Amino acid sequence: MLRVAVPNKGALSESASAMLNEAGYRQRRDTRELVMVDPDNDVEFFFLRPRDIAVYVGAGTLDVGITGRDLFLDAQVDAEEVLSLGFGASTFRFAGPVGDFSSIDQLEGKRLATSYDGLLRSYLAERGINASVVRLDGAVESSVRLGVADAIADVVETGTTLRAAGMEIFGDPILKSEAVLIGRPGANPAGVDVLIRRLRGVLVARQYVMMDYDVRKDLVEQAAALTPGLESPTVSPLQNSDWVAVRSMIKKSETNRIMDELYDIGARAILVSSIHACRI
Ligand SMILES: Nc1ncnc2c1ncn2[C@@H]1O[C@H](COP(=O)(O)OP(=O)(O)OP(=O)(O)O)[C@@H](O)[C@H]1O
Ligand SMILES: O=P(O)(O)OC[C@H]1O[C@H](OP(=O)(O)OP(=O)(O)O)[C@H](O)[C@@H]1O
Ligand SMILES: [Mg+2]
Repeated sequence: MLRVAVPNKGALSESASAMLNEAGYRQRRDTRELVMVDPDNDVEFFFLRPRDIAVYVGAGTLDVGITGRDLFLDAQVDAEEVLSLGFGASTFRFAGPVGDFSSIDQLEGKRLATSYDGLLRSYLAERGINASVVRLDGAVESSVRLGVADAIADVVETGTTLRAAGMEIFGDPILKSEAVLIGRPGANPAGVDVLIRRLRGVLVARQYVMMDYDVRKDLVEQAAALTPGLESPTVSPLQNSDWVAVRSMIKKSETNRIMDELYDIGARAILVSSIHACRI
């Protein structure tokens, strides 16, 4: 039975369960359930703290798990990213009191508070910056005001928490994070290929739409160049032999631009529909 770790609380928990559910797996009904078997799919789900998930997968006691890229890299375990899952996006950044810092060179000799000390120490070491790292469990934004640090390195999503604490970001992002599926390098446990294919299907269904339109036969090459699809668009004959119908998958985010450009070259009856599920 495939053993899968899923965040039990926090920023990634709901979206991770929703994605697995959309991929056809049973998910827990009660947030207090810690283990759940999905007998139809031969998968066992373990609901764990996202920070601990990398530890279990790294130790090989669980086959794969969903966690944040930042938490995974911070844990420094023997595992690898298998698939990016397209939710839980955040950046990991330096921040300091407004006006105090403008570049990371100014961090030399300073005290830096963070909950991600593994990640921060490797970043500083790679750049030869000597700063002392103060490891805190959370609410890191308060550490400077309370006198235990000069600056922080923390997760920033909207920036609201930083602003409220009178701080601002500086320097380039240390890391761009999102939820990822992690596994053991070289391992291929039974059922993992199906899990990955299903999750990819959910990603595609979320990111793509199906576009249909009619276009004059002599314009089909021009139109198809705008909608190349994943392999190649489907072109079908119409009753009126001067026209054809075209069907192709396109990125949801590009829908309106493509519709406008198709219309401009003469395509008509342009229809967009969502993809409920797919295997690519
Ligand atoms: N607004 C956000 N706040 C915190 N984490 C976020 C946010 N958006 C995305 N994430 C991601 O969620 C993960 C952190 O999850 P979570 O907040 O559950 O962990 P935690 O901070 O260790 O736990 P807790 O806050 O419950 O003590 C990281 O991968 C982080 O990048
Ligand atoms: O940029 P924002 O949208 O404000 O989000 C970022 C904040 O959210 C997280 O805190 P969380 O709620 O997980 O609390 P914690 O610091 O105790 O982990 C993170 O550590 C930041 O403090
Ligand atoms: Mg948190």
